[in-house]
Amino acid sequence: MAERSKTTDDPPDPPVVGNDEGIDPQTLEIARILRSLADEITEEKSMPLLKEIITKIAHESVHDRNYNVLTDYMRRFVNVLGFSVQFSVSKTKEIIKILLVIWNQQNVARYVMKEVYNEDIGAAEKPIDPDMLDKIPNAVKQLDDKGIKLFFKALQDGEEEVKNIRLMVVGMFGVGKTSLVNNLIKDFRDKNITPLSTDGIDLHRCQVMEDGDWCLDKEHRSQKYIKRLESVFDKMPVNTYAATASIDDTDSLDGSHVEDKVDALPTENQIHTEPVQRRNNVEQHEQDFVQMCSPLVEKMQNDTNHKPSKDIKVSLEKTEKEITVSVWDFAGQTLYYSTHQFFLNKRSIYLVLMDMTKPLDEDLKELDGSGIWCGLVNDCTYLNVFKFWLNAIHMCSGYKSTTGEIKPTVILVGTRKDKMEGTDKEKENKKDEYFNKALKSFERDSPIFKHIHKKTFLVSNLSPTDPDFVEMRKEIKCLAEKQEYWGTDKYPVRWIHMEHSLDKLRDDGEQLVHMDKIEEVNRSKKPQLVLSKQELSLFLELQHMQGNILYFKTSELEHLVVLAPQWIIDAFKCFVTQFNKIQPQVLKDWEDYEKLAILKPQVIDEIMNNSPPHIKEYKDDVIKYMEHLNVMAKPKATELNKCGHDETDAILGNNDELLDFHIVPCRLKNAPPPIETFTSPDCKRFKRTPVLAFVFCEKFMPPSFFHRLVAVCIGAWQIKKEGNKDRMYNGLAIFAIRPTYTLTIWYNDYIIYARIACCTKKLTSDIDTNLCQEVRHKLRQSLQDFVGHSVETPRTGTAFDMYIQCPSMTICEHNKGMLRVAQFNYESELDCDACSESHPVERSEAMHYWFKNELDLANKCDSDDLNQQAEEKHLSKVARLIGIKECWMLGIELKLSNVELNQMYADPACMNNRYEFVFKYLVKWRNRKGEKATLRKLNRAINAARLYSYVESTPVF
Ligand SMILES: Nc1nc2c(ncn2[C@@H]2O[C@H](COP(=O)(O)OP(=O)(O)OP(=O)(O)O)[C@@H](O)[C@H]2O)c(=O)[nH]1
Repeated sequence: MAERSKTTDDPPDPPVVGNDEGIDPQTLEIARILRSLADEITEEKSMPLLKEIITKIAHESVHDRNYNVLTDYMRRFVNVLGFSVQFSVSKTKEIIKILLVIWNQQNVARYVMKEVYNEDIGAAEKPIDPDMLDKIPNAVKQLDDKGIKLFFKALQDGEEEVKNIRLMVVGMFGVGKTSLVNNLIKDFRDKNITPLSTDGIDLHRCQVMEDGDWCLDKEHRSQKYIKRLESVFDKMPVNTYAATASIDDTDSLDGSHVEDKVDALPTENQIHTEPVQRRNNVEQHEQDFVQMCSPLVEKMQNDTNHKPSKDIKVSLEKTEKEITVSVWDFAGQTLYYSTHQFFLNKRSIYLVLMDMTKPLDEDLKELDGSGIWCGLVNDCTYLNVFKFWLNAIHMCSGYKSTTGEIKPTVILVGTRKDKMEGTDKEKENKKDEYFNKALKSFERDSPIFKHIHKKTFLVSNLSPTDPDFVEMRKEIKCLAEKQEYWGTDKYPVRWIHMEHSLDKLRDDGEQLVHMDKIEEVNRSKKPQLVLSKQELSLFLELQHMQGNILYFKTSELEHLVVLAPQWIIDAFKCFVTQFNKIQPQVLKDWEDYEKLAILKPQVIDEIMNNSPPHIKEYKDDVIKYMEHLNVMAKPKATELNKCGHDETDAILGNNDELLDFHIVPCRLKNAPPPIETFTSPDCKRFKRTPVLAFVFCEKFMPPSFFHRLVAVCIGAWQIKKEGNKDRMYNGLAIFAIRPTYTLTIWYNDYIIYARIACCTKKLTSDIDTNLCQEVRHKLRQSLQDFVGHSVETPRTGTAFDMYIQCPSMTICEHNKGMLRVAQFNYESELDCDACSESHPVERSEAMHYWFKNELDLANKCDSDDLNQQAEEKHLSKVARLIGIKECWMLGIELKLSNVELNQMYADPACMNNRYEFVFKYLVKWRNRKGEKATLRKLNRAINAARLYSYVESTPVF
């Protein structure tokens, strides 16, 4: 078998590779374990899924070595199979180790796949040419190498730029969002629509006309596709029909196949971004493509001609080529805040609206009495709402994204100009003062400022013809044009067909469709246009990333595609909207839902009966999506004493049946009674861990993160009862993770806390540290997943930091006595300044329960002889071993600034090569520190960075 060819981008030494010839006992043992698992595992879906995970990791081990894939599949294993009925804690650990060996040792990967699964995974493929990577949009770069290659293949049939403005309109309810949207969109303005309160999110797709106005897109759609196809034909070379070369996919992909006849080709009409040397190769495809598309264009033109389309044609001529706007009008009501985060992203322009007649320090009045404003249990001012939105935008805008650069995307808009006193000039000044005062509430060096566009607006929505709205549309377009994605996102024209088909399905009223249907549509096309299964999947993934559809690649949901994002919002809306007409027989259960967030099947039925047909019809899928998004979860059923499991081998509840109802955490309204009784159980009666705290950066955490975490815990452990009542409150939840063990999680502002307590009479017994590790892993992983949902390229390690509260504090106080866990890697004790007398806290005291492995690593690091200066070979070793999730954190732990790291990352050599990136900043660190750049320091920083990864780390040196 040919080994992967070495390129200059490869690390100097390959990763640990075992001996290909002899089969060592470890490999044989792994194969044996995997074979025996196949016999042991009886649950229908577990084995195929495990096989899929192993296969994927083995393939990656031998071929692309994309660390993302490893981490994703490891996560999938831990989340879906790990610690489940079939996989006890010890088995889970064993399999995790096996997966790591398969990843690290290509010979093991090959052997296991051949012997256990009868599959020859062969030799490595050629890596992608790094030059080609410059030419693809960021979203595609996040795919694995196979995905990128497929994307290139598809691009060869022609490419087009996508220019879409995602406009998010946010602010308090009643501030004037819907009125403003109506004033921006011609169709609504002409019809003089009176806004109804937005329930969820309203989404309108528009076209930008040449005069800058926005028209609803629907009627232009078929015209749009003709234009898009035509524009590609326009760009094709004159001699396209004189094509000679045939296509060799592999060669043309990596750019190594350079034709020497390129000079003969006309350059004027070339598809302008395509590398010249590929022209001959693609001509045949273009020819086929023209032939394939012509009938389609003809048909569409005929279709359009038969429509009463005179107006459409006229207006189409006026549209500015290819620019579309999707306008998202967000509801201002309390509970919707918990889902809005799913839809905010970096590729958006935001209008943040504030009512100029409401002073910033005025308290909001609860109109619907349902829930909590912005996560603040008691008072909430207009300023809090303003800060909430800017923080939410900041968090969801990929501020930790690869380039790290924040470009202004937020336009501040004051409404109710007509209700303000004074001349226009005075009103303008007041608006400026208002926003300046609001912005001053952020800290001096807050990154939030970078999001704010310098031009702000003051409008009266009652005057739709005011020039302000024309100006605002212009400004929005200008801002969009300055974004890095603008005009660079290129998509294969071939996919236009599929996009068209999706739009057609959507126009036919399909909002949620089964994969079968999409595959059927795909198959019904001319053979040359049919996308392969992988290509179709990739196409859907990218459509998802663009926010056009929702496509979750989980075993539960990958057979479904949400064509209209509004569908998911409508679905969520059903569970948070008040209904007035409830059937008498459901009234009591309804009360449980209202008061305790308990969602019984009959309440679901009632909700569905009150829901629009497009939701009601898909009841089961609605539930699946809500579960997937952690909006709701089914609690565990088994009584504590019926668990029947060895305490040392299973966290209580892993083998339980689920109850037949859900809890919807974001609906929990009751504040906990004196919180200390739960957060700080009496030390005399309970053994308790110190409090573990997840502290979010920039002092902001959307409350939905906590609600979703509660949903994850509900699915994992039994809810603790008090009599027959669940100990679930707004902002605090308690779980019985084992007989006598409770886990309490709660939050305040931007910090989530967790504490395990054990009620035992045995003086000698201590809290099980393995249990603490497992709980911590679950909490941390879930939070990282939530952050990942909303951030384009998450550097999840830095979205929050982990702290331990001073173990001597009898009563837990918010944000007091916080000791940064990573810091214990450098110091054996830290100072607590929260207790009445300042005192040191020892590393072991702080880390013993929650961070056992990390404690051992830190102690080992202190004791080993690691004083020698780090040499190049050491740096190279670290660069090779450090994973994607830890690499940024390592830089930060070595005290390199974010700016420096971003600069180094921006270097093309580093952007797609983690090894180069890490090696480069390690060299910089060593040059800066000189003799002080010791192996000990490096090891400590690695340990600190690895706190955020979920695979237990082992010493590097
Ligand atoms: N006088 C005045 N009234 C306005 C202005 N903007 C909106 N309104 C009125 O305020 C009310 C609420 O406006 P909407 O546009 O529905 O507000 P919203 O922010 O979309 O509200 P939700 O959808 O509930 O979040 C309507 O009666 C509007 O006519 C304005 O600039 N001046």
